[in-house]
Amino acid sequence: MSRLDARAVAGGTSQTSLIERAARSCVRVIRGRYTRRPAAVLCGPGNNGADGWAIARLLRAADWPVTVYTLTPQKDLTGAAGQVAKGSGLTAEPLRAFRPEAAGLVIDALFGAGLSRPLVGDARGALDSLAEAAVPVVAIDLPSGVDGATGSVLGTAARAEVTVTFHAPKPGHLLSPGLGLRGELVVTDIGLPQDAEPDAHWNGPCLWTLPVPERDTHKYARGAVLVFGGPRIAGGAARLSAHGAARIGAGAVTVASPEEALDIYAAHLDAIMVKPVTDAASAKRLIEASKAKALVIGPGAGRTDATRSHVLAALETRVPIVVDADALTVFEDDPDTLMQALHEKAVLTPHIGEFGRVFPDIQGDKLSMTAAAAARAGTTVLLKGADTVISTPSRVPVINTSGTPWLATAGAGDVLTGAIAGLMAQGLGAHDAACAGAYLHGLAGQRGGRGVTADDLPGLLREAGRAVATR
Ligand SMILES: NC(=O)C1=CN([C@@H]2O[C@H](COP(=O)(O)OP(=O)(O)OC[C@H]3O[C@@H](n4cnc5c(N)ncnc54)[C@H](O)[C@@H]3O)[C@@H](O)[C@H]2O)[C@@H](O)CC1
Ligand SMILES: [K+]
Repeated sequence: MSRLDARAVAGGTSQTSLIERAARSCVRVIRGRYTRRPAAVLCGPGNNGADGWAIARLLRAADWPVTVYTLTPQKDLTGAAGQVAKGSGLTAEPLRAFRPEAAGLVIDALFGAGLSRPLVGDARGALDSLAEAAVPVVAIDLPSGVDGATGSVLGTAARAEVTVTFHAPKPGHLLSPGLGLRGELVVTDIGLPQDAEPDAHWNGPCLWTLPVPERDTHKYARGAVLVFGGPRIAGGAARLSAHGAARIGAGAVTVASPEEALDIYAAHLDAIMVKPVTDAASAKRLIEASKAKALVIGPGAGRTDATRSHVLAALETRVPIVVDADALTVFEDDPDTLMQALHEKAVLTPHIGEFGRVFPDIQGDKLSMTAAAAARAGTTVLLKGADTVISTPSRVPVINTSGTPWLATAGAGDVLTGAIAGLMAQGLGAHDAACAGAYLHGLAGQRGGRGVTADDLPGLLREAGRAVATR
């Protein structure tokens, strides 16, 4: 945003006219959603505060009762905030005097993109009391206290009902905890130039295309997937992956089962084939015999030597693969071996616990952590959560927020793993398959809603795919 801002200003647009446009767009959103009521506008010392002053002026002109509360004494304001405050004809109260109960609506314009350190003092006090209150909050650009680059909270932040941001969503709107604090996100156009190289993409169907089979195809050409299954007692996870792969359009899905569990898998599966696997050599033979174009290993696999040797055997074939769950955890004591075996057609799908086991030294915010992991693995890493991040070396990282809290249910991740493999089997590259799989999986969860279970997800995935596909 600072790049675009500078380019706009160099192109002859003044900072104050950008502020005026931003404020007008905020007031349009506010008046479209709330009836006239006493509004408290909390203003900070920078351009976020300048937006606040301009919004206060416009609301007052529309006959709203408005009180401005300023962190910096009005006479000490400098820069755009000083200029806009002066031009507003309004007189502010000190932020210390702010009581949320007295307002019908609070406009949070304390800090936006310029937040650079944790909130303390009056700003912290005001936001803490706001966070406790029941009054609706409209955040300008970001809920103050949320770091726009990472979504983390510096000190404190109050949950907004609506956040109005300018030009494009920022990572802080899409990554937790910012994701949960920003409420409804409204992005308004204030006439800034487009940026060719954003820091991240927000996942959606404009980033990838779902594969469509040829008219004269056959089941193996539609994509064969081989899912490594675990022991008798843990077979559900691999079956969920297998259904996920099939319901996202793979033509032939096989579960590789340990001998002792063959009968259980066979009794539970109809459209999915079941074949025995014993050691690493038999795993390789089965990958070839099943004509697999993508592999799944990890869900319910068991933290065993067999899992470890199957992972390494599978990676040696260089068939596209999703490595998940136990297939990651078995390398906890020796992540280097996994890193060396990985190739660029692999996707790792850890949750944060599994991530810590294979990348124990990588810390920080979710975007940087995932990028560092992808660089080390030399391939796509998908770090799960309400704010899934997908990172691939030399690709712009992608943040996925499709989904619902109802997706936090046992086995949902196994279906995602299968879905990604199903898309790779149909020809998508690792990065696109991870993005499309995560998006459709989230959409499937949304369609399921309250009480959705992992068993429901493959069917819902099919509906989600049909809704997104063009043919
Ligand atoms: N980038 C753009 O193109 C546009 C930006 N606009 C607004 O400008 C905002 C960014 O403005 P600024 O860069 O001035 O940044 P902010 O207004 O977010 O804050 C910067 C000011 O806050 C101080 N500060 C930072 N952290 C603090 C803390 N913890 N405690 C106390 N003081 C702290 C800084 O020293 C600086 O004075 C955006 O969020 C947006 O609201 C809009 O006016 C429209 C156009
Ligand atoms: K703000």
